[in-house]
Amino acid sequence: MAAIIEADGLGIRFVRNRRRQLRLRELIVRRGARDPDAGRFWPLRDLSFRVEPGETVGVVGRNGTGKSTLLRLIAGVLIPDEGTIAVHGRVAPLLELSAGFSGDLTGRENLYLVGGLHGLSSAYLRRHFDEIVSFAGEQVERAIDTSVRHYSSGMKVRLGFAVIAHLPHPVLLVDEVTAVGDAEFRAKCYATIERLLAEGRTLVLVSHNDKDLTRFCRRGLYLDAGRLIVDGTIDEALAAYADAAQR
Ligand SMILES: Nc1ncnc2c1ncn2[C@@H]1O[C@H](COP(=O)(O)OP(=O)(O)OP(=O)(O)O)[C@@H](O)[C@H]1O
Repeated sequence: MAAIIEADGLGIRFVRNRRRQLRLRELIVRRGARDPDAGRFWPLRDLSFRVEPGETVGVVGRNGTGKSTLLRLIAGVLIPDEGTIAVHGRVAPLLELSAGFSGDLTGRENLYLVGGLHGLSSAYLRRHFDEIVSFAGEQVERAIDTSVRHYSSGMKVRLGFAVIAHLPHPVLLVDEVTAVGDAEFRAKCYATIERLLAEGRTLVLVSHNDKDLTRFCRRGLYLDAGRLIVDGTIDEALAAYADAAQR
């Protein structure tokens, strides 16, 4: 079967402390010129893997080991410095859920704006408008013509989730299902992800919660220090991660 996500020798380089003040020594020795490699590091390097359509993949590893960076590379928000990442299909990023919202616009206007940014037509959004807003919950429904500046952070996340959960895109990227919202919202997130997976979507989930990972994912990638250490079942990836943590 043709892969839907394909990473080949994937790597990206960041700059630590971009806004670091020049030290006095640097000012004198280099007359203010910065060393072009200063603070550069590879949060991810030499990653190669393939994901088939309909696969559910959990990404595990310690804090700061490159998991969210990998999701952002798959989403196309970051561009690799080495290797390639190819995604054959559009991506629904359940990542920064209120990203793209403009505080000056109402909930209604933001729904059209963000839906449009993700490639949905205004006809599609008009047709699904009531469904999306009701999915976001009663509070958002009542405030749909109020500017988003007056929304609580939970309301923004709910509206963002409602829009992105309605994308028909085949690839679903999720960073920590349990990280946002109240208990009722989390239950809704779980039910939605289950419904989307039953439709045969492909999932890449980053999480520190073993229960979420084993509930949603069959396959697991274990990353350490930006390298892919295990590409196997989710149980194998979790076992390798637990082993490394005990050492
Ligand atoms: N825009 C950026 N510029 C510079 N460094 C960054 C940037 N984004 C992330 N980093 C650094 O890159 C490394 C990988 O970060 P990333 O968020 O991918 O880790 P993670 O595995 O998702 O961590 P966590 O489990 O804590 O969410 C970390 O050292 C982080 O501090």
